Amino acid sequence: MKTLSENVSFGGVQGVHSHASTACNCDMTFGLYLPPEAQSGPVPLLWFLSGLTCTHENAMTKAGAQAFASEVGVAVVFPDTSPRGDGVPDADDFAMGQGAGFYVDATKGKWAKHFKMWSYVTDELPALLAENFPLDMDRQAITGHSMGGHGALTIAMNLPDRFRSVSAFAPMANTLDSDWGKPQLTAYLGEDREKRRKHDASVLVEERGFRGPMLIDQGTDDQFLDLLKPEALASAIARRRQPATFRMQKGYDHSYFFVSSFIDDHMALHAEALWA
Ligand SMILES: N[C@@H](CCC(=O)N[C@@H](CSC=O)C(=O)NCC(=O)O)C(=O)O
Repeated sequence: MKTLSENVSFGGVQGVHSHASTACNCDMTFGLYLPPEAQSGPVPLLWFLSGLTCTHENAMTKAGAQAFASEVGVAVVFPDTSPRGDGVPDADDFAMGQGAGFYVDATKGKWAKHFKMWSYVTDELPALLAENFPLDMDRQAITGHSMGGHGALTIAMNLPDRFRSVSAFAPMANTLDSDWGKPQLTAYLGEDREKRRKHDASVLVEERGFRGPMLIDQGTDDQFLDLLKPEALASAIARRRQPATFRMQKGYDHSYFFVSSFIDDHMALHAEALWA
């Protein structure tokens, strides 16, 4: 692992690190914020998964998570959203290829060699973090934006013992039946709808649910509302009677201005679960 940069932030340190990834068959870069408490012992960890076109940098610089993370003594990791590099396949559509890993392990065609973001985020990166940083991996929580909201919800519900709390900002909520999800996951995983069910947040909420706190924020003026399908997730929450807070935030769009407006609420939810 190589440290690319370190900046003091709210008394803690915002680092950027890179490493050779076995899962993705390329070098990967991630951001990790360590609060001041990390200087005296392991701290809990919050995952922030980002959306289409993002690198590790977007949420790290625009979500505004560090102030609250410092206050409550929680580390935040910002992984990249896909494998990258000259040898890694890409697509003209920004919703496919580099910047659009969808947090799945691709099994089909040219994508299969590198696009293993599920394994990267659930196995390889946690192991690397545990080995190299003062983190208490028994206390983890997860959040994300858009494609990253889809990742946060689907990973949390597929790994029910790992995360104490889950939240999402404008998540892609119904990847089985949306143009943000269906074409991409079909290319990555194949035509078999059954294989794609474990990557649909609404299906998972209805069939499995989540036993910890869940918070979803969605802007009413989001330019991608028809692709995100928040109504599918809200209906699934209601059908399962899943304890959750689902808020339609009047006037907000899909940008990081929306994310940073509500990040403190999400951080507070996760901090309470992580320090309980
Ligand atoms: N360039 C695209 C818009 C891409 C976009 O809005 N990406 C969002 C995530 S969308 C879902 O995953 C994002 O987070 N962008 C990075 C940022 O810093 O804002 C277009 O032209 O429509």
